[in-house]
Amino acid sequence: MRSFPFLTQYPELTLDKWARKYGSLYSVRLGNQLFAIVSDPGVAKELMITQGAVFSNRKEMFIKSQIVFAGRGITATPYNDRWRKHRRIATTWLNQQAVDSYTNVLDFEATDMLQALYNDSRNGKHINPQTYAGRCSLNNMLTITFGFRTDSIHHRMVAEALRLSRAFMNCTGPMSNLVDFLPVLQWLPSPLKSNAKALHRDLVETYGGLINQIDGRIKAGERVPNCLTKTMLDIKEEENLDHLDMSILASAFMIGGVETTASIMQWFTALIPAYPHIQKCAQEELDRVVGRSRLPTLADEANLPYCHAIIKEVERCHNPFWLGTPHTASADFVYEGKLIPKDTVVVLNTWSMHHSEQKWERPLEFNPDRYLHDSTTSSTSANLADPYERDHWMFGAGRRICPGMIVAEREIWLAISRMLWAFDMVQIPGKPIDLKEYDGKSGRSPVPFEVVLRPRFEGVGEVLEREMGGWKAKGMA
Ligand code: HEM
Repeated sequence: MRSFPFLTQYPELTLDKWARKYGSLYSVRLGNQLFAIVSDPGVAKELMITQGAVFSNRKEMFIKSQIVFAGRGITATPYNDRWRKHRRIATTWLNQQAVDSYTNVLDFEATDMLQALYNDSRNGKHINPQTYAGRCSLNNMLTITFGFRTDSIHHRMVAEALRLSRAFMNCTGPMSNLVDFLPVLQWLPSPLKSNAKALHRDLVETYGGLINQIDGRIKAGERVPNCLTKTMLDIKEEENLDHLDMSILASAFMIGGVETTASIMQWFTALIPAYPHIQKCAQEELDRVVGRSRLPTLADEANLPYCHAIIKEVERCHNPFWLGTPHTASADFVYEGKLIPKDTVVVLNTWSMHHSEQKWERPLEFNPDRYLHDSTTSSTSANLADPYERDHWMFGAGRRICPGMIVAEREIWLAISRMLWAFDMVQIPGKPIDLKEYDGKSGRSPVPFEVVLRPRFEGVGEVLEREMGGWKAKGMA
Protein backbone atom coordinates (compact mmCIF):
# COMPACT_ATOMS: atom_id res chain seq x y z
CA MET A 1 0.00 0.00 0.00
CA ARG A 2 3.01 2.25 0.46
CA SER A 3 3.20 2.50 -3.35
CA PHE A 4 -0.30 3.93 -3.69
CA PRO A 5 0.55 7.64 -3.19
CA PHE A 6 3.03 7.38 -6.08
CA LEU A 7 0.36 6.01 -8.41
CA THR A 8 -2.52 8.46 -8.02
CA GLN A 9 -1.19 11.16 -10.36
CA TYR A 10 0.81 10.54 -13.53
CA PRO A 11 1.29 6.87 -12.51
CA GLU A 12 3.05 6.21 -15.83
CA LEU A 13 6.03 8.31 -14.71
CA THR A 14 6.39 6.38 -11.46
CA LEU A 15 6.09 3.04 -13.27
CA ASP A 16 8.69 4.19 -15.78
CA LYS A 17 11.10 5.14 -12.99
CA TRP A 18 10.61 1.72 -11.40
CA ALA A 19 11.04 -0.03 -14.78
CA ARG A 20 14.48 1.59 -15.09
CA LYS A 21 15.34 0.28 -11.62
CA TYR A 22 13.63 -3.14 -11.56
CA GLY A 23 13.53 -4.14 -15.25
CA SER A 24 10.96 -4.91 -17.92
CA LEU A 25 8.79 -7.16 -15.71
CA TYR A 26 8.32 -6.32 -12.03
CA SER A 27 5.52 -6.48 -9.49
CA VAL A 28 3.74 -4.01 -7.20
CA ARG A 29 1.23 -4.84 -4.47
CA LEU A 30 -1.70 -2.53 -3.67
CA GLY A 31 -3.93 -3.79 -0.83
CA ASN A 32 -4.98 -7.32 -1.71
CA GLN A 33 -3.94 -7.03 -5.36
CA LEU A 34 -0.68 -8.00 -7.04
CA PHE A 35 0.20 -6.15 -10.25
CA ALA A 36 2.79 -7.21 -12.86
CA ILE A 37 4.14 -4.27 -14.83
CA VAL A 38 5.22 -5.04 -18.39
CA SER A 39 7.52 -2.43 -19.93
CA ASP A 40 9.02 -4.18 -22.96
CA PRO A 41 7.49 -5.26 -26.31
CA GLY A 42 9.08 -8.75 -26.14
CA VAL A 43 7.54 -9.47 -22.72
CA ALA A 44 4.22 -7.97 -23.85
CA LYS A 45 4.13 -10.28 -26.87
CA GLU A 46 5.09 -13.40 -24.91
CA LEU A 47 2.48 -12.84 -22.19
CA MET A 48 -0.44 -11.11 -23.87
CA ILE A 49 -0.24 -12.60 -27.36
CA THR A 50 1.58 -15.96 -27.25
CA GLN A 51 0.05 -16.83 -23.86
CA GLY A 52 -3.27 -15.18 -24.74
CA ALA A 53 -5.22 -18.12 -23.30
CA VAL A 54 -3.82 -17.21 -19.85
CA PHE A 55 -3.54 -13.41 -20.08
CA SER A 56 -6.87 -12.24 -21.55
CA ASN A 57 -8.92 -12.00 -18.40
CA ARG A 58 -9.98 -8.77 -16.66
CA LYS A 59 -10.19 -8.13 -12.92
CA GLU A 60 -13.73 -7.32 -11.91
CA MET A 61 -12.80 -3.94 -10.46
CA PHE A 62 -15.28 -2.83 -7.82
CA ILE A 63 -15.94 0.63 -9.27
CA LYS A 64 -15.61 0.05 -13.01
CA SER A 65 -16.84 -3.52 -13.55
CA GLN A 66 -19.21 -4.06 -10.67
CA ILE A 67 -20.83 -0.65 -10.21
CA VAL A 68 -20.51 1.29 -13.49
CA PHE A 69 -20.88 -1.62 -15.93
CA ALA A 70 -22.82 -3.91 -13.55
CA GLY A 71 -20.87 -6.94 -14.77
CA ARG A 72 -22.03 -6.46 -18.38
CA GLY A 73 -20.62 -5.17 -21.62
CA ILE A 74 -17.28 -6.00 -23.13
CA THR A 75 -14.43 -3.79 -21.89
CA ALA A 76 -14.55 -4.87 -18.25
CA THR A 77 -16.01 -8.37 -18.59
CA PRO A 78 -13.85 -11.37 -17.57
CA TYR A 79 -12.60 -13.67 -20.34
CA ASN A 80 -15.73 -15.81 -20.57
CA ASP A 81 -18.64 -16.68 -22.85
CA ARG A 82 -20.43 -13.42 -22.13
CA TRP A 83 -17.34 -11.49 -23.27
CA ARG A 84 -17.06 -13.67 -26.43
CA LYS A 85 -20.67 -12.98 -27.31
CA HIS A 86 -20.43 -9.22 -26.74
CA ARG A 87 -17.12 -8.97 -28.60
CA ARG A 88 -18.62 -10.92 -31.54
CA ILE A 89 -21.62 -8.55 -31.66
CA ALA A 90 -19.38 -5.46 -31.36
CA THR A 91 -17.15 -6.74 -34.15
CA THR A 92 -20.07 -6.93 -36.61
CA TRP A 93 -20.00 -3.12 -36.44
CA LEU A 94 -16.23 -2.65 -36.24
CA ASN A 95 -14.67 -5.12 -38.69
CA GLN A 96 -13.17 -4.05 -42.01
CA GLN A 97 -16.30 -4.77 -44.04
CA ALA A 98 -18.57 -2.92 -41.60
CA VAL A 99 -16.25 0.10 -41.48
CA ASP A 100 -16.13 0.16 -45.32
CA SER A 101 -19.93 0.32 -45.32
CA TYR A 102 -20.04 3.51 -43.22
CA THR A 103 -16.78 5.24 -44.18
CA ASN A 104 -18.95 7.85 -45.95
CA VAL A 105 -20.18 8.87 -42.46
CA LEU A 106 -16.61 9.35 -41.20
CA ASP A 107 -15.78 11.32 -44.35
CA PHE A 108 -18.80 13.59 -43.95
CA GLU A 109 -18.23 14.19 -40.22
CA ALA A 110 -14.59 15.17 -40.78
CA THR A 111 -15.69 17.68 -43.46
CA ASP A 112 -18.46 19.01 -41.21
CA MET A 113 -15.96 19.50 -38.36
CA LEU A 114 -13.60 21.33 -40.70
CA GLN A 115 -16.33 23.65 -41.87
CA ALA A 116 -17.42 24.42 -38.30
CA LEU A 117 -13.78 25.19 -37.36
CA TYR A 118 -13.44 27.37 -40.47
CA ASN A 119 -16.64 29.33 -39.75
CA ASP A 120 -16.04 29.80 -36.03
CA SER A 121 -12.40 30.85 -36.32
CA ARG A 122 -12.87 33.51 -39.02
CA ASN A 123 -10.93 36.78 -38.76
CA GLY A 124 -8.31 35.32 -36.44
CA LYS A 125 -10.82 34.53 -33.66
CA HIS A 126 -9.20 32.38 -30.99
CA ILE A 127 -10.72 28.91 -30.84
CA ASN A 128 -10.58 25.83 -28.63
CA PRO A 129 -10.81 22.91 -31.08
CA GLN A 130 -11.56 20.34 -28.35
CA THR A 131 -15.38 20.42 -28.48
CA TYR A 132 -15.26 20.27 -32.30
CA ALA A 133 -13.10 17.14 -32.20
CA GLY A 134 -15.32 15.73 -29.45
CA ARG A 135 -18.45 16.29 -31.54
CA CYS A 136 -16.86 14.77 -34.65
CA SER A 137 -16.02 11.54 -32.76
CA LEU A 138 -19.37 11.65 -30.99
CA ASN A 139 -21.34 11.94 -34.25
CA ASN A 140 -19.45 8.99 -35.71
CA MET A 141 -20.27 6.81 -32.71
CA LEU A 142 -23.89 8.07 -32.44
CA THR A 143 -24.48 7.18 -36.10
CA ILE A 144 -22.88 3.74 -35.73
CA THR A 145 -24.60 2.97 -32.43
CA PHE A 146 -27.98 4.70 -32.71
CA GLY A 147 -28.33 5.91 -36.32
CA PHE A 148 -28.52 9.65 -35.58
CA ARG A 149 -26.16 12.64 -35.21
CA THR A 150 -26.02 16.08 -33.59
CA ASP A 151 -26.26 19.14 -35.82
CA SER A 152 -24.12 21.56 -33.80
CA ILE A 153 -21.84 21.75 -30.78
CA HIS A 154 -24.85 23.22 -28.90
CA HIS A 155 -26.96 20.05 -29.29
CA ARG A 156 -27.96 18.70 -25.84
CA MET A 157 -26.35 15.32 -26.54
CA VAL A 158 -22.87 16.83 -27.11
CA ALA A 159 -22.57 18.09 -23.53
CA GLU A 160 -24.29 15.01 -22.07
CA ALA A 161 -22.23 12.36 -23.91
CA LEU A 162 -18.96 14.17 -23.27
CA ARG A 163 -19.91 14.55 -19.60
CA LEU A 164 -20.58 10.81 -19.30
CA SER A 165 -17.27 9.86 -20.96
CA ARG A 166 -15.36 12.28 -18.74
CA ALA A 167 -17.12 11.00 -15.62
CA PHE A 168 -16.12 7.48 -16.64
CA MET A 169 -12.48 8.46 -17.24
CA ASN A 170 -12.43 10.23 -13.87
CA CYS A 171 -13.73 7.38 -11.76
CA THR A 172 -11.89 4.51 -13.42
CA GLY A 173 -8.11 4.52 -13.59
CA PRO A 174 -6.19 1.27 -14.01
CA MET A 175 -4.43 1.69 -10.68
CA SER A 176 -6.14 4.66 -9.13
CA ASN A 177 -9.02 3.49 -6.92
CA LEU A 178 -7.94 2.33 -3.51
CA VAL A 179 -11.45 0.97 -2.92
CA ASP A 180 -10.83 -1.63 -5.67
CA PHE A 181 -8.05 -3.24 -3.66
CA LEU A 182 -9.18 -2.83 -0.05
CA PRO A 183 -12.46 -4.79 0.18
CA VAL A 184 -13.22 -3.32 3.59
CA LEU A 185 -13.63 0.13 1.96
CA GLN A 186 -16.27 -1.29 -0.37
CA TRP A 187 -18.74 -1.42 2.54
CA LEU A 188 -18.30 2.22 3.47
CA PRO A 189 -20.12 5.11 1.80
CA SER A 190 -17.79 7.29 -0.32
CA PRO A 191 -18.15 10.02 -2.96
CA LEU A 192 -16.43 7.73 -5.48
CA LYS A 193 -19.00 4.99 -4.89
CA SER A 194 -21.93 7.42 -5.22
CA ASN A 195 -20.43 8.96 -8.38
CA ALA A 196 -20.03 5.49 -9.89
CA LYS A 197 -23.64 4.59 -9.03
CA ALA A 198 -24.87 7.87 -10.56
CA LEU A 199 -22.79 7.21 -13.67
CA HIS A 200 -24.29 3.72 -14.05
CA ARG A 201 -27.79 5.18 -13.73
CA ASP A 202 -27.06 7.98 -16.23
CA LEU A 203 -25.55 5.57 -18.78
CA VAL A 204 -28.62 3.33 -18.62
CA GLU A 205 -31.00 6.31 -18.72
CA THR A 206 -29.26 8.03 -21.62
CA TYR A 207 -28.12 5.16 -23.85
CA GLY A 208 -30.72 2.64 -22.67
CA GLY A 209 -33.30 5.40 -23.25
CA LEU A 210 -32.16 5.77 -26.87
CA ILE A 211 -32.46 1.98 -27.31
CA ASN A 212 -36.05 2.14 -26.00
CA GLN A 213 -36.88 4.93 -28.45
CA ILE A 214 -35.54 2.93 -31.39
CA ASP A 215 -37.38 -0.18 -30.21
CA GLY A 216 -40.60 1.87 -30.02
CA ARG A 217 -40.11 3.21 -33.54
CA ILE A 218 -39.51 -0.29 -34.95
CA LYS A 219 -42.62 -1.59 -33.17
CA ALA A 220 -44.61 1.32 -34.63
CA GLY A 221 -43.58 0.13 -38.10
CA GLU A 222 -41.13 3.01 -38.74
CA ARG A 223 -37.99 2.38 -40.76
CA VAL A 224 -34.89 3.03 -38.66
CA PRO A 225 -31.34 3.31 -40.02
CA ASN A 226 -29.01 0.33 -39.68
CA CYS A 227 -26.98 0.67 -36.50
CA LEU A 228 -25.63 -1.38 -33.59
CA THR A 229 -28.89 -0.88 -31.66
CA LYS A 230 -30.98 -2.23 -34.54
CA THR A 231 -28.67 -5.25 -34.78
CA MET A 232 -28.95 -5.87 -31.02
CA LEU A 233 -32.75 -5.57 -31.09
CA ASP A 234 -32.93 -7.94 -34.08
CA ILE A 235 -30.85 -10.63 -32.37
CA LYS A 236 -31.76 -10.10 -28.73
CA GLU A 237 -33.89 -13.26 -28.45
CA GLU A 238 -31.41 -15.63 -30.09
CA GLU A 239 -28.44 -14.06 -28.27
CA ASN A 240 -30.34 -13.76 -24.99
CA LEU A 241 -29.58 -10.03 -24.55
CA ASP A 242 -31.53 -8.10 -21.93
CA HIS A 243 -31.96 -4.31 -21.76
CA LEU A 244 -28.98 -3.88 -19.43
CA ASP A 245 -26.73 -5.93 -21.77
CA MET A 246 -27.70 -3.71 -24.70
CA SER A 247 -27.39 -0.46 -22.72
CA ILE A 248 -23.90 -1.32 -21.49
CA LEU A 249 -22.68 -2.56 -24.88
CA ALA A 250 -23.93 0.69 -26.43
CA SER A 251 -22.20 2.59 -23.58
CA ALA A 252 -18.94 0.77 -24.37
CA PHE A 253 -19.11 2.23 -27.90
CA MET A 254 -20.02 5.68 -26.64
CA ILE A 255 -17.24 5.72 -24.05
CA GLY A 256 -14.56 3.65 -25.81
CA GLY A 257 -15.12 5.26 -29.19
CA VAL A 258 -15.52 8.98 -28.40
CA GLU A 259 -13.00 10.37 -25.90
CA THR A 260 -10.28 8.20 -27.43
CA THR A 261 -10.26 9.31 -31.07
CA ALA A 262 -11.17 12.84 -29.95
CA SER A 263 -8.18 12.79 -27.61
CA ILE A 264 -5.75 12.12 -30.48
CA MET A 265 -7.26 14.94 -32.55
CA GLN A 266 -7.05 17.21 -29.51
CA TRP A 267 -3.41 16.38 -28.73
CA PHE A 268 -2.63 17.00 -32.40
CA THR A 269 -4.21 20.48 -32.35
CA ALA A 270 -2.56 21.26 -29.01
CA LEU A 271 0.97 20.35 -30.08
CA ILE A 272 1.18 21.13 -33.80
CA PRO A 273 1.18 24.97 -33.43
CA ALA A 274 4.64 24.65 -31.83
CA TYR A 275 5.95 22.98 -35.01
CA PRO A 276 5.39 25.32 -37.99
CA HIS A 277 8.18 23.57 -39.95
CA ILE A 278 6.40 20.21 -39.57
CA GLN A 279 3.13 21.75 -40.74
CA LYS A 280 4.96 23.22 -43.71
CA CYS A 281 6.46 19.87 -44.70
CA ALA A 282 3.05 18.18 -44.47
CA GLN A 283 1.42 20.97 -46.47
CA GLU A 284 4.04 20.74 -49.22
CA GLU A 285 3.27 17.03 -49.44
CA LEU A 286 -0.49 17.74 -49.51
CA ASP A 287 -0.09 20.39 -52.25
CA ARG A 288 2.01 17.99 -54.32
CA VAL A 289 -0.26 14.94 -53.97
CA VAL A 290 -3.76 16.32 -53.40
CA GLY A 291 -3.61 19.90 -54.67
CA ARG A 292 -5.79 22.72 -53.42
CA SER A 293 -9.07 22.02 -55.18
CA ARG A 294 -10.25 19.08 -53.06
CA LEU A 295 -9.82 17.60 -49.58
CA PRO A 296 -7.50 14.65 -48.90
CA THR A 297 -9.34 11.33 -48.76
CA LEU A 298 -8.64 7.85 -47.44
CA ALA A 299 -7.36 6.82 -50.85
CA ASP A 300 -4.59 9.46 -50.57
CA GLU A 301 -3.16 8.09 -47.33
CA ALA A 302 -0.69 5.72 -49.00
CA ASN A 303 0.73 8.64 -50.99
CA LEU A 304 1.07 10.99 -48.02
CA PRO A 305 3.77 9.29 -45.89
CA TYR A 306 4.67 12.45 -43.97
CA CYS A 307 1.07 13.15 -42.86
CA HIS A 308 0.73 9.45 -41.96
CA ALA A 309 3.95 9.72 -39.91
CA ILE A 310 2.68 12.81 -38.04
CA ILE A 311 -0.33 10.82 -36.83
CA LYS A 312 1.75 7.86 -35.64
CA GLU A 313 4.09 10.23 -33.82
CA VAL A 314 1.16 11.99 -32.07
CA GLU A 315 -0.05 8.53 -31.00
CA ARG A 316 3.41 7.56 -29.71
CA CYS A 317 3.81 10.80 -27.74
CA HIS A 318 0.21 11.15 -26.54
CA ASN A 319 -1.35 7.76 -26.03
CA PRO A 320 -4.73 8.50 -24.37
CA PHE A 321 -4.23 5.49 -22.03
CA TRP A 322 -0.61 5.18 -20.92
CA LEU A 323 -1.50 2.09 -18.90
CA GLY A 324 -4.06 0.62 -21.31
CA THR A 325 -6.84 -1.50 -19.85
CA PRO A 326 -5.09 -4.09 -17.69
CA HIS A 327 -5.44 -7.83 -18.33
CA THR A 328 -5.48 -10.48 -15.58
CA ALA A 329 -3.79 -13.90 -15.41
CA SER A 330 -6.37 -16.69 -15.31
CA ALA A 331 -3.76 -19.26 -14.17
CA ASP A 332 -0.29 -19.33 -12.58
CA PHE A 333 2.41 -18.72 -15.19
CA VAL A 334 6.19 -18.73 -14.97
CA TYR A 335 8.01 -16.27 -17.24
CA GLU A 336 11.80 -16.60 -17.34
CA GLY A 337 11.85 -18.00 -13.80
CA LYS A 338 9.42 -15.39 -12.39
CA LEU A 339 6.08 -16.66 -11.09
CA ILE A 340 3.04 -14.63 -12.13
CA PRO A 341 0.31 -16.03 -9.84
CA LYS A 342 -3.29 -16.51 -11.01
CA ASP A 343 -5.35 -13.27 -10.68
CA THR A 344 -2.31 -10.98 -11.03
CA VAL A 345 -3.33 -7.79 -12.87
CA VAL A 346 -0.98 -7.29 -15.83
CA VAL A 347 -0.41 -3.65 -16.78
CA LEU A 348 1.04 -2.68 -20.14
CA ASN A 349 3.33 0.23 -19.31
CA THR A 350 3.18 1.89 -22.72
CA TRP A 351 4.84 5.08 -21.49
CA SER A 352 8.12 3.20 -21.09
CA MET A 353 7.60 1.30 -24.34
CA HIS A 354 6.87 4.50 -26.30
CA HIS A 355 9.90 6.23 -24.80
CA SER A 356 12.46 3.45 -24.99
CA GLU A 357 15.94 4.82 -25.80
CA GLN A 358 16.79 1.47 -27.43
CA LYS A 359 14.07 1.97 -30.01
CA TRP A 360 13.73 5.75 -30.29
CA GLU A 361 16.52 8.30 -30.53
CA ARG A 362 15.72 11.29 -28.25
CA PRO A 363 12.31 9.76 -27.39
CA LEU A 364 10.93 12.88 -25.68
CA GLU A 365 11.12 14.87 -28.92
CA PHE A 366 8.17 15.09 -31.29
CA ASN A 367 9.66 13.99 -34.59
CA PRO A 368 7.46 12.42 -37.31
CA ASP A 369 10.58 11.48 -39.34
CA ARG A 370 10.88 8.34 -37.19
CA TYR A 371 7.81 6.90 -38.92
CA LEU A 372 8.55 8.08 -42.46
CA HIS A 373 9.27 4.57 -43.66
CA ASP A 374 6.48 2.87 -41.76
CA SER A 375 3.52 2.65 -44.12
CA THR A 376 1.57 0.17 -41.97
CA THR A 377 -1.74 0.91 -40.36
CA SER A 378 -1.73 0.32 -36.60
CA SER A 379 -4.04 -2.65 -37.08
CA THR A 380 -1.52 -4.33 -39.42
CA SER A 381 1.44 -3.24 -37.30
CA ALA A 382 -0.16 -4.96 -34.27
CA ASN A 383 0.17 -8.28 -36.13
CA LEU A 384 3.88 -7.98 -36.99
CA ALA A 385 5.88 -11.04 -35.94
CA ASP A 386 8.61 -8.88 -34.38
CA PRO A 387 7.07 -6.91 -31.49
CA TYR A 388 10.01 -4.46 -31.49
CA GLU A 389 8.95 -3.39 -35.00
CA ARG A 390 5.43 -2.47 -33.91
CA ASP A 391 4.57 1.24 -34.40
CA HIS A 392 3.13 1.78 -30.89
CA TRP A 393 0.99 0.04 -28.25
CA MET A 394 -1.85 2.55 -28.01
CA PHE A 395 -4.51 -0.04 -28.87
CA GLY A 396 -3.35 -2.67 -26.35
CA ALA A 397 -2.40 -6.24 -27.23
CA GLY A 398 -3.62 -9.79 -27.67
CA ARG A 399 -7.17 -11.11 -27.64
CA ARG A 400 -8.54 -7.98 -25.90
CA ILE A 401 -6.85 -5.58 -28.34
CA CYS A 402 -9.08 -2.63 -29.21
CA PRO A 403 -11.71 -3.88 -31.69
CA GLY A 404 -12.30 -0.25 -32.79
CA MET A 405 -8.84 0.18 -34.35
CA ILE A 406 -9.97 0.32 -37.99
CA VAL A 407 -12.69 2.90 -37.48
CA ALA A 408 -10.47 4.90 -35.10
CA GLU A 409 -7.61 5.09 -37.60
CA ARG A 410 -9.89 6.20 -40.42
CA GLU A 411 -11.55 8.91 -38.31
CA ILE A 412 -8.20 10.22 -37.16
CA TRP A 413 -6.72 10.21 -40.65
CA LEU A 414 -9.63 12.12 -42.19
CA ALA A 415 -9.71 14.70 -39.40
CA ILE A 416 -5.97 15.36 -39.10
CA SER A 417 -4.99 15.24 -42.79
CA ARG A 418 -7.81 17.71 -43.51
CA MET A 419 -6.86 20.10 -40.71
CA LEU A 420 -3.31 20.13 -42.10
CA TRP A 421 -4.70 20.74 -45.58
CA ALA A 422 -6.97 23.63 -44.52
CA PHE A 423 -5.15 25.58 -41.82
CA ASP A 424 -1.92 27.00 -40.56
CA MET A 425 -2.34 26.28 -36.85
CA VAL A 426 -0.77 29.02 -34.79
CA GLN A 427 -0.03 29.58 -31.08
CA ILE A 428 -1.47 32.70 -29.44
CA PRO A 429 1.29 34.94 -28.03
CA GLY A 430 1.18 34.94 -24.23
CA LYS A 431 -1.06 31.84 -24.13
CA PRO A 432 1.31 28.87 -24.15
CA ILE A 433 -0.32 25.47 -24.52
CA ASP A 434 0.28 23.06 -21.66
CA LEU A 435 1.23 19.63 -22.99
CA LYS A 436 2.21 18.18 -19.61
CA GLU A 437 -0.99 18.51 -17.60
CA TYR A 438 -3.92 16.40 -18.65
CA ASP A 439 -7.56 15.79 -17.79
CA GLY A 440 -8.88 12.47 -16.54
CA LYS A 441 -7.41 9.65 -14.51
CA SER A 442 -7.61 6.83 -17.04
CA GLY A 443 -8.10 8.65 -20.34
CA ARG A 444 -5.89 11.63 -21.11
CA SER A 445 -6.83 14.70 -23.10
CA PRO A 446 -5.20 18.12 -22.96
CA VAL A 447 -6.38 20.74 -20.47
CA PRO A 448 -8.38 23.49 -22.28
CA PHE A 449 -6.39 25.65 -24.71
CA GLU A 450 -6.93 28.04 -27.63
CA VAL A 451 -5.26 28.41 -31.01
CA VAL A 452 -5.61 30.48 -34.16
CA LEU A 453 -6.60 28.57 -37.30
CA ARG A 454 -5.57 30.53 -40.39
CA PRO A 455 -6.99 29.26 -43.69
CA ARG A 456 -3.91 28.30 -45.67
CA PHE A 457 -5.08 29.79 -48.98
CA GLU A 458 -8.01 31.77 -50.40
CA GLY A 459 -9.97 28.84 -51.79
CA VAL A 460 -10.31 26.84 -48.52
CA GLY A 461 -13.84 28.14 -47.79
CA GLU A 462 -14.97 27.52 -51.37
CA VAL A 463 -13.73 23.91 -51.38
CA LEU A 464 -15.42 23.26 -48.03
CA GLU A 465 -18.71 24.73 -49.25
CA ARG A 466 -18.59 22.64 -52.40
CA GLU A 467 -17.82 19.44 -50.49
CA MET A 468 -20.62 20.13 -47.97
CA GLY A 469 -22.96 20.86 -50.91
CA GLY A 470 -22.08 17.39 -52.24
CA TRP A 471 -23.02 15.81 -48.89
CA LYS A 472 -26.28 17.82 -48.80
CA ALA A 473 -27.18 16.54 -52.24
CA LYS A 474 -26.67 13.00 -50.92
CA GLY A 475 -29.00 13.76 -47.98
CA MET A 476 -26.22 13.62 -45.34
CA ALA A 477 -26.07 17.25 -44.20
C1 HEM B 1 -7.58 6.38 -30.51
C2 HEM B 1 -8.61 5.60 -30.33
C3 HEM B 1 -8.65 4.42 -29.38
C4 HEM B 1 -7.74 3.99 -28.46
C5 HEM B 1 -6.41 4.63 -28.09
C6 HEM B 1 -8.27 2.81 -27.84
C7 HEM B 1 -7.61 2.06 -26.88
C8 HEM B 1 -8.07 0.87 -26.37
C9 HEM B 1 -7.33 0.04 -25.44
C10 HEM B 1 -5.94 0.33 -24.89
C11 HEM B 1 -8.11 -1.02 -25.15
C12 HEM B 1 -7.75 -2.19 -24.23
C13 HEM B 1 -6.97 -3.22 -25.04
C14 HEM B 1 -6.43 -4.36 -24.24
O1 HEM B 1 -7.09 -4.84 -23.31
O2 HEM B 1 -5.29 -4.81 -24.51
C15 HEM B 1 -9.35 -0.86 -25.88
C16 HEM B 1 -10.40 -1.74 -25.82
C17 HEM B 1 -11.63 -1.49 -26.41
N1 HEM B 1 -11.93 -0.49 -27.31
FE1 HEM B 1 -10.69 0.95 -27.94
N2 HEM B 1 -9.51 2.55 -28.37
C18 HEM B 1 -9.77 3.50 -29.33
C19 HEM B 1 -10.89 3.57 -30.13
C20 HEM B 1 -11.98 2.77 -30.03
C21 HEM B 1 -13.16 2.88 -30.84
C22 HEM B 1 -13.40 3.88 -31.98
C23 HEM B 1 -14.04 1.95 -30.40
C24 HEM B 1 -15.40 1.75 -30.99
C25 HEM B 1 -16.42 1.27 -30.43
C26 HEM B 1 -13.39 1.21 -29.31
C27 HEM B 1 -13.94 0.19 -28.57
C28 HEM B 1 -13.26 -0.60 -27.67
C29 HEM B 1 -13.84 -1.74 -26.95
C30 HEM B 1 -15.28 -2.21 -27.06
C31 HEM B 1 -12.80 -2.30 -26.17
C32 HEM B 1 -12.90 -3.50 -25.23
C33 HEM B 1 -12.29 -4.73 -25.89
C34 HEM B 1 -12.27 -5.97 -24.99
O3 HEM B 1 -12.15 -5.86 -23.77
O4 HEM B 1 -12.36 -7.06 -25.55
N3 HEM B 1 -12.14 1.75 -29.12
N4 HEM B 1 -9.30 0.29 -26.63
